[in-house]
Amino acid sequence: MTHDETTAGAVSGPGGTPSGPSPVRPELAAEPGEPAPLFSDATPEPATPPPGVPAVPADAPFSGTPSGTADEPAPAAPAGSAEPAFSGTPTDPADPAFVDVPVEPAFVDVPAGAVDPAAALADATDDSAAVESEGSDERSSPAEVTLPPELAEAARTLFGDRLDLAAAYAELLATDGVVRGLIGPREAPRIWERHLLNCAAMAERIPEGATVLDVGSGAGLPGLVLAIARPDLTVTLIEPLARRTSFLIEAVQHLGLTRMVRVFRGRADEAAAGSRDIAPLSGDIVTARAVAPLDRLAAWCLPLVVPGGRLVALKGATAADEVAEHAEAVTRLGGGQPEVHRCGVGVIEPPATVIEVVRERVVGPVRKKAAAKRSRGGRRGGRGGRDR
Ligand SMILES: C[S@@+](CC[C@H](N)C(=O)[O-])C[C@H]1O[C@@H](n2cnc3c(N)ncnc32)[C@H](O)[C@@H]1O
Repeated sequence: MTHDETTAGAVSGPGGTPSGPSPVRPELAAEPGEPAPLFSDATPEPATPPPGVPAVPADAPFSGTPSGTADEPAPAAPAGSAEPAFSGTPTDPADPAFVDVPVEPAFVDVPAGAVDPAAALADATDDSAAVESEGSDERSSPAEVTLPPELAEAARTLFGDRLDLAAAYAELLATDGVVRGLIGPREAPRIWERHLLNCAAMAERIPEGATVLDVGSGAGLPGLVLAIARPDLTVTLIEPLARRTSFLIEAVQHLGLTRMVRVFRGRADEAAAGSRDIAPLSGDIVTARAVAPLDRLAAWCLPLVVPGGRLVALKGATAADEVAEHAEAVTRLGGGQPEVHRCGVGVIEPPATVIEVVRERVVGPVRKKAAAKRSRGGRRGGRGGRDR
């Protein structure tokens, strides 16, 4: 992965929670000295969508126009000023969460130290499905992303009548995504095989109408693919790195998915914690691919899952080993016994492997005072976490 600026606390796109999830309703304000949340200007959707991309319905609530470049940091907010927390101009001024997705993100406020890029990248384990991001000038020819004939049937099965949309995203990844260093040029010819079909296969593990949070989306994998394959889902892409969220916001706009997909710029723990400005996020299903080993992933993602909901992590061949190694940690974090499932059996070869963890209990952080007391022998037999 290439270097990126990092930020925290930006969301763009729609809210909406079809099956009882928590809507995001950030309000405008910023703590003095805290990273300023972000916004960008919004203007109407382009009148003519690109070829293969469905027109955005007239009632689509979000739209936008670029007001900056991908790498252009947003102006820092004056300390203590009230700053909006989302990209876009709210459609309903009373509800700043529901805002337009800009064609280009603009106000990327980059508070030093909000997220340590080195740490974020170190956190990103590179399993067999990981996309390499290597800043590069190489452009892929769209021909390279043409759906290989031998995968056409699988693609039709997984994307159905949204296949054109998937093709538009594949092309975006292979062109803009490569140019902007979000995906390695060597990935372009295998975008369908390694990325789109694998991610789309996960959809069979997600119930109808679910609210999905995708942690560490990178260039949109698997969250954007799921949104393409499953128009019934409401998807939030959670990603801390500014260049990636810029790409994501543009991709959502380009693909006409602004009604069902939004982008949260920040880390998983920031999304789960919320702030004075942004309500904590939660979803029925939390997805992740190539973000972290299972124990760390569970620590980041389970707090985002509604009780009874699931973490669904796309993993490689080491899934069973990861379960064996981390099952205990996962249960300590409030998860059930992790299970390995294969997706896309009989459709893609090999099938995709996911680890699923049900959030069985809500486990809070260890309280510092109590922990200190225990370490002085003040209390015996205490648990590492408390249930709320
Ligand atoms: C190897 S990339 C994988 C991207 C994408 N999921 C894919 O499969 O192509 C890992 C991503 O996780 C993000 N990430 C790392 N730590 C994170 C955290 N604590 N919360 C949310 N995202 C994180 C990184 O910024 C990076 O985009």
